[in-house]
Amino acid sequence: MQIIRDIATLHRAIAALKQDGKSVALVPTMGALHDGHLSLVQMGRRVADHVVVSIFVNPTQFGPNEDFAAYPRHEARDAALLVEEGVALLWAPDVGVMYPGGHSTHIEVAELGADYCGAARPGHFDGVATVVAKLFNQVRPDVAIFGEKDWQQLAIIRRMARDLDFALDILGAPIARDPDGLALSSRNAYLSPEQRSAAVAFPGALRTAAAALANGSDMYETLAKAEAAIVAGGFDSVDYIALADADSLERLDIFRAPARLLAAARIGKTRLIDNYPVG
Ligand SMILES: Nc1ncnc2c1ncn2[C@@H]1O[C@H](COP(=O)(O)OP(=O)(O)OP(=O)(O)O)[C@@H](O)[C@H]1O
Ligand SMILES: CC(C)(CO)[C@@H](O)C(=O)[O-]
Ligand code: BAL
Repeated sequence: MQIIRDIATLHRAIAALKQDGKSVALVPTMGALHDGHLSLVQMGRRVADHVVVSIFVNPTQFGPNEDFAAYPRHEARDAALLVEEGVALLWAPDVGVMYPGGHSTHIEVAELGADYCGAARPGHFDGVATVVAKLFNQVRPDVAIFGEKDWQQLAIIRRMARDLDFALDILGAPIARDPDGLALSSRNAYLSPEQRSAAVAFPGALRTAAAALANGSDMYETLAKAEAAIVAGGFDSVDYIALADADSLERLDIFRAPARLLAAARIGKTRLIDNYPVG
């Protein structure tokens, strides 16, 4: 596996991979890889001839008081995992390569980025959309793969690719979970053993609420009950819990398919997100 850190070498390596009409799948990540990321890589291997993974902890998607500095970075371990998965190329630019001095363009997916995580993290999705557009232009993949764990992010990237005519397919991969139901996330590493035990309340409450909503339970009551269960389980607060149209992300007052229950909650200094299909 080649580890590449500059654009000129990347372009030469991608051209070599694409020889003889071979296809390339891109899996963008921020590193600290877990089985969720590896499931995206495995999907890439099924749908394309070569898989390119990017690892870039993107400063522009973190707010001033968020965890950019503390975000886990384990490149050597990540690289070893990717070699085992048969990844062709690891694209791991420094911040100065991604954003050379004078960088001043950004992408805002206005309609989908304002609510949910966008409300709690102003500017976050502009940072995501901009870096993902840059990654698409840098790697020029035939397909790019993102996790359904970040449901709003996936919807925003699909809309951006459509709006800006990126000629590639976007695939969503199912959420990989620990056996107790907690969605795998690099940020789970922040949890103390006690917090990790308590965290099971989050997917548990969402699963229960998703089933109740699909069975016609009252929206307000069901969401309030789920929020109370998450806090009773040991979380400090619930940022949001909402039923949304699965594609437009419009908030729903009454269940109609296809819908997705979206939520974010805080335990100590850690903010976790998750979502479940409804119906
Ligand atoms: N449990 C999971 N199942 C499926 N995909 C996942 C999972 N966790 C992350 N991904 C996907 O991996 C890609 C890279 O995500 P990222 O590197 O931010 O990892 P993360 O574990 O989500 O970290 P964070 O703690 O920042 O949320 C994204 O497309 C994300 O949706
Ligand atoms: C898509 C992404 C790699 C962009 O920095 C990031 O938001 C992530 O890891 O989900
Ligand atoms: N997985 C989304 C990246 C972030 O939280 O910044």
